[in-house]
Amino acid sequence: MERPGRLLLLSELRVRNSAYDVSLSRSLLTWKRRISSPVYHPFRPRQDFDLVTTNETQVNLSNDQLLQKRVCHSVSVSEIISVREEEEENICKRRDDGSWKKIKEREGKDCRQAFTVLYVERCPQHRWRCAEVTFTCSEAALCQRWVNSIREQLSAITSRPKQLLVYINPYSGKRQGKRIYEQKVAPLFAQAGVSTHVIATEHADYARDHLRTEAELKKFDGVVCVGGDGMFSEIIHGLIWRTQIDGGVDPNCADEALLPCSLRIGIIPAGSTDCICFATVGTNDPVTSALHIIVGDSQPMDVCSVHHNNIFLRYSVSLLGYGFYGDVLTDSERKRWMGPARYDLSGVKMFLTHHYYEGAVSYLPARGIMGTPRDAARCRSGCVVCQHNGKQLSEKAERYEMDEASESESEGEWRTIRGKFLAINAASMSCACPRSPKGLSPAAHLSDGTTDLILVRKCSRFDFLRHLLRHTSKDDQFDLNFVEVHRVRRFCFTPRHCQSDSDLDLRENGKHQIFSQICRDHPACGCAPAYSSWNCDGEILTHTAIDVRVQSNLIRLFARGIEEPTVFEDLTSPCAI
Ligand SMILES: CCCCCCCCCCCCC/C=C/[C@@H](O)[C@H](CO)NC(=O)CCCCCCCCCCCCCCC
Ligand SMILES: Nc1ncnc2c1ncn2[C@@H]1O[C@H](COP(=O)(O)OP(=O)(O)OP(=O)(O)O)[C@@H](O)[C@H]1O
Ligand SMILES: [Ca+2]
Repeated sequence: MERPGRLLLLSELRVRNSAYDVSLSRSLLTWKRRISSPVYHPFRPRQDFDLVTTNETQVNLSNDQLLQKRVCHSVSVSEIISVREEEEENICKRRDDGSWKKIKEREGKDCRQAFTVLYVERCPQHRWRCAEVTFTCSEAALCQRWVNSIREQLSAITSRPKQLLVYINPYSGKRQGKRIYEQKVAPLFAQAGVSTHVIATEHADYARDHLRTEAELKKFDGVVCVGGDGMFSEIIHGLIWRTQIDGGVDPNCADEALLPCSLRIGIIPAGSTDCICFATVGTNDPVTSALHIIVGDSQPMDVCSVHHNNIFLRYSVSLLGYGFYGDVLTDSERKRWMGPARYDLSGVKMFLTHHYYEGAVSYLPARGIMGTPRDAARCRSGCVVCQHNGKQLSEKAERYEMDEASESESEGEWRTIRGKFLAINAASMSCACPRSPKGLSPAAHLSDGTTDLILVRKCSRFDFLRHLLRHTSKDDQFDLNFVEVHRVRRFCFTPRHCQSDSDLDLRENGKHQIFSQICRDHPACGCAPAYSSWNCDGEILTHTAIDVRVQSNLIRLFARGIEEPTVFEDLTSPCAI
C-alpha cells in the first residue's frame, strides 16, 4: 500500500448519510468512516453487511477487522479519472426503509454542497471499471476547496493524454468498432476531459497512410486504434515510418537503429484475435483499455523488422508464423465474411491438411540476458526481466556508438537448423488471447529485446494436436521432442525448394507460386505445396525468405502490462489494516 505522504486536505465529509474522515495527499485520496456511525449490526449475516461499494478481498478477518476494512477506502491519485461538482438536486437522502431518494428542493440547513470523484476500480480478470463516490460538504467553500485540490493534483500528472487521434476500423471483428467507441469509450474520454479527433477508415491502409503523410502529429499526445491486430499493425507502420522520416533515418535500411516513436498508442479491442491488447492489459475489454489510456499508462514494446534481401517488408509485434499459422491466415482471408469464427474453421482445415515445409532457420541466440522461454515466471506489470535486459541493451548500444569498429553481433554466433517443419513461429510477446490465454510463448516478454523462435518439426497429426491442445491447458507446449524453442535477437529463414536446392528464390520469381497454387487447389495430385506464407501479425507476407531483427522498445502503448493478482488485492479501494 502506498504511503499517504503529507496531507493536503483533511475534512469531515459525508458519503450518503455517514460521516467520513476524508484526506488528500499527493498520492492518495482516503475516506474512512467514523466508527460512531451506524454501520454494523452483529446479528446480520456478513454478506448483508454491505454499506460500501468498492471491491474487497476474500480473506478471513474478524468482525472488527472486517468492519475496519470496509469503512476505509483509498484510491491512488494517479487512478482518479475526474472530479465533478454536484448539482444540489443530485444530493441524496436516506429513506426509513434504507433506500435512497434524491433531494429535489432546498431543505434549509440540510442542503449541502457535494462533489463526485470518478476513479478506477479493479474487477476480476484484470478488468477495470469507472466507479464513483459522492462527498457532501458542510459548506460550499469547503466543497470548492476539495474540487480545486483534486483537480490540481490531476493536472500535475504530466503523463496523461489531453488530445488523442482516434482511428476506427468499421470492419474489424464483428463490425462493432464504431458502436463500441461511441457507446463505451467516448463518454469516458469526455468525463476525463480528453479531447479527440476521430477518423473512421475508408479502406485498408487508410490509417497507415494518413499517419505517414497527413496527420498533424504535433497536435496529439497519442494515437488510439479501435480495431484488431491488423488495424494496430497499420498504426505502428504509419507511426514508425513517420518517426524515422521526421528524424532523418532511412526506415528501409536493415542495419540502421530505428528511432523510438514518441506518441503512445492505445488499443480499443474490436477485432477477431486482439492478442496485442490481451497480452498487454490482460483482457479484451474496451472500458478497461479506455481507462488505461485516460490514466496515461505506458508500456514499451519490442518490434521485429522483417526484411527480404535487404528490402524492408513489414514490422511485427506479436506472431510471425510460417507453416500452420501462415496457412490458417491465408485460408481464413477467403472467409472474412464469417468474422472471428473464420480462424477456427481454417484452423481445423489446416490441421487436417497437415502440410509440412522444408527449410533452414538460422538464428542469433540472445546472450547475457535474464530469462528463458521455459521460465515459469511471466512478463507482468513492472517486469524486472524487461527492465534488466532493456538497460543492458541500451548500455551495449552506447558502447557500440563509442567503438564503431566493434562488431554489433560479436557476442553471439549464428546457429542453423535444417529440417521439415509443421510450424515456425516467432513470438515477440506471449501472444495470449482468448483462444489461448497463456499464449504461443507464455514466458515471452513485452520489452526484453528478444523474440521466442518456436520450431515444430514434422510429426504425426496426433502429436501436433497434443501440442496445440497444450496452448489451452497448464501443460507445457514445448515439452515435446518435436518442438524446440530459442530466445533470439535475430533470425533468418530460407525455404528449401521441393525439386532443386539451388532454386530457393523461385517463388519470388513467380514461377513456383503458380505450381504451389495448383497443388493447393488440387490436393488430390498428392504433391504438398513447397511453400507456406508468413503470417505477420495477421497480414500475409509476400516473401518466404526473410531476415528478422528485434528492435527493442520501439513503440509504447497506453498499458502497463498484466497486473499480478496481489496488486489487485493490495491497491483496490479498501485500506490495508
Ligand atoms: C484443439 C484446440 C486447439 C486450440 C489451439 C489454439 C492455439 C491458438 C494460438 C493462437 C495464437 C494467436 C497468435 C496471434 C496472432 C495474431 O497476430 C493474428 C492477427 O490477429 N491472429 C491470427 O493469425 C489468428 C490465428 C488463429 C489461429 C487459430 C488456430 C485454431 C487451431 C484449431 C485447431 C483445431 C484442431 C482440431 C482437431 C479436430
Ligand atoms: N475501412 C476499411 N475497409 C476495409 N478494410 C479495412 C478498413 N480499415 C482497415 N482495414 C483493414 O482491415 C483488416 C482487418 O482489420 P482488424 O485487424 O482491425 O480486424 P480483424 O482482422 O477482424 O482482427 P484481428 O486482426 O484481431 O484478427 C486490417 O488489415 C486493416 O488494414
Ligand atoms: Ca520480446
